[in-house]
Amino acid sequence: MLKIGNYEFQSRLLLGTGKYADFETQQKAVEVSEAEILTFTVRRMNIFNEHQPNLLERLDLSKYSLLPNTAGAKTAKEAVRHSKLARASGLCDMVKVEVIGCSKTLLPDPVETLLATEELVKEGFTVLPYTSDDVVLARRLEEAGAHAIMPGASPIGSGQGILNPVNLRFIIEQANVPVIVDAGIGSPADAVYAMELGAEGILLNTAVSAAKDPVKMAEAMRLAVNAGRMGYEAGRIPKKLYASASSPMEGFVG
Ligand SMILES: CC(=O)[C@@H](O)[C@H](O)COP(=O)(O)O
Repeated sequence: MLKIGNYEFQSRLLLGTGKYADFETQQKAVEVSEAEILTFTVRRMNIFNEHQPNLLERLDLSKYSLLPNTAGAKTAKEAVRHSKLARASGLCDMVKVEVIGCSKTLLPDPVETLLATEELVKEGFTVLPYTSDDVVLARRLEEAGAHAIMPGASPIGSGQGILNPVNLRFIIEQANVPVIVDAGIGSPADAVYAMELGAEGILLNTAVSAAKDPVKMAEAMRLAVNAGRMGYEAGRIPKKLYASASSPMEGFVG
């Protein structure tokens, strides 16, 4: 079970809702993923106008927890404003803080992310900041009251997978809140890897929405996240330099 603040979820796969070719594919992919948390960009939605078509309108929203993200914000102030808009619409009090500091790499601005997290925690939000895989910053975000830490595996939408497994391990080992790997996951193998490192969940979008068959990929990601978690809980064998026989011969009389 994944616990984020006061919320509990069975699924450890969080899904983005952007970049699907059409509503039908999005709907089917979300369904087979069994994700319970869906993220969407506040700035892209006209959340106060029910007549405005939006990407979430075909989904039965009573089945999901919505995680608005503050994508498009360049400062803490903007991120706080986006979050308040989302909460005022009555959707959810969880928010993914995303304050981008570089338009080419889409890497987060660490200072503004921390400031936004501090402010939103004070305002009573359940706060999930998207961060780089910086170990010290992850600790500072937790100290600021973040309810989960979401380090990127690699740049958003790049599909490069996990670039720095050592940093992710350090972050996971020191964290007392769930670590959810967010962004850059390209394939089910990446998701398994992150979960085997001990991540409590994965947030991904492009790997599913831009796959040749998004629905099949959504299912593959569900299985990968579950397999990775099971593997982590089961405990992998230590790596050894030399062979050790699978059928030991000690005590064998022959
Ligand atoms: C939807 C969302 O929140 C993205 O900004 C997120 O970071 C996913 O990134 P990928 O598209 O690389 O999975």
